[in-house]
Amino acid sequence: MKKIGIVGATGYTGVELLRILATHPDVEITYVTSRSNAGTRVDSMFPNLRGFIDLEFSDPTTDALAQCDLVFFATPNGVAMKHTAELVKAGVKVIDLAADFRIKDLDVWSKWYGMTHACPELVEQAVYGLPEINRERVKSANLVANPGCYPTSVILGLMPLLESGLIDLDNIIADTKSGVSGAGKQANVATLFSEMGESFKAYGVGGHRHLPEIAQIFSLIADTKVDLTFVPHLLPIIRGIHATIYANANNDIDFQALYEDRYKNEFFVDVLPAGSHPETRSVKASNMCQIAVHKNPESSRIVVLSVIDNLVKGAAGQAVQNMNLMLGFEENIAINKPALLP
Ligand SMILES: NC(=O)C1=CN([C@@H]2O[C@H](COP(=O)(O)OP(=O)(O)OC[C@H]3O[C@@H](n4cnc5c(N)ncnc54)[C@H](OP(=O)(O)O)[C@@H]3O)[C@@H](O)[C@H]2O)C=CC1
Ligand SMILES: CC(=O)N[C@@H](CCC(=O)OP(=O)(O)O)C(=O)O
Repeated sequence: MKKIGIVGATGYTGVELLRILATHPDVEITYVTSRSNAGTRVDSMFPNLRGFIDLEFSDPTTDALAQCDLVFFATPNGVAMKHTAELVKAGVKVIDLAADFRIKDLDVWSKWYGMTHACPELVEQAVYGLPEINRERVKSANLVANPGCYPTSVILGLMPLLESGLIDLDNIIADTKSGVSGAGKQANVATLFSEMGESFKAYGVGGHRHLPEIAQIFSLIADTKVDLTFVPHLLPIIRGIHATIYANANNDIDFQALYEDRYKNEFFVDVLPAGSHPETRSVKASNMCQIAVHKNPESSRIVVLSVIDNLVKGAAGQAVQNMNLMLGFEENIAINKPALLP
């Protein structure tokens, strides 16, 4: 059994890691942290985990984390970068669910995250943990930067078109909507039920930190700069991201076949039949990304619809997918589950 530590195990993504890993047959969660709940039993705070996790939350210390085989950081941006160098040196594998290691250009990172990087030497060697593009690199990685939730939905949604070179690169639009759990568990007036329920709004139109993350991957795939308009919206639901992506085709082929072929060997990307309209509820609590591609033969416009659960394929589920690859397990262990309805 591999020993697993989770830093930030009381947050939304941390507790989702606990839920998923509780039934993983090849790992044992040995150390879970929360500074504000140190000494509290996991199952007294999260009764859904009674009988599954027999641990107390601890204050995070690097010494205790160094006893693990793999550590997840489910913490705010800027936390993992302070511990990772020591852990990697001690032979511990690290997966950061935040953005400390996602962006290779440190000036760009500092501009969007408002910090100076504490561990710049490890940024280059960190592998961007989207297995659908980096599977082999993830397998041998010591440090994985788990992708952002919006980037996961948008990159998987557009990747077949970018790889094929069949779209114009100067007018792509990603119109994305997220459930409120994407904002995390900390108190915030804007995410109160009475503030965001029965309402719908865009935010970050002038700039959102996921834009440089998506742009970095798009440029790598297309091998040139890609001009993307990215507009996130806050949906009055708890879980789920729906991305509607618009691009102009410069050629007419069978786009449905292109998508089906690109993802035919991908366990966690499901290309729906032509004409489908994926729903966030069809991927709730599952690690699946469901995609539908729409192309009217009268128009050059392609519309791709992509849905994920922000806490699963957008965070904890994808992190476990990466963990499975890094530790040499079957990629879909513990995350091979259908969605929860209704
Ligand atoms: N929510 C989502 O849908 C997604 C989130 N992410 C990213 O994952 C990370 C976690 O997100 P989420 O679970 O929503 O966050 P939450 O705010 O819900 O939880 C944060 C957790 O981190 C702990 N924490 C906070 N500050 C520190 C610190 N300085 N040192 C150690 N532990 C700390 C908190 O516990 P305590 O303060 O008690 O120590 C808590 O357990 C973030 O970087 C987020 O951007 C990525 C994709 C999707
Ligand atoms: C609805 C909502 O507020 N979503 C968050 C993004 C989710 C997230 O946690 O960002 P990372 O994936 O980069 O860690 C936001 O827009 O800031």
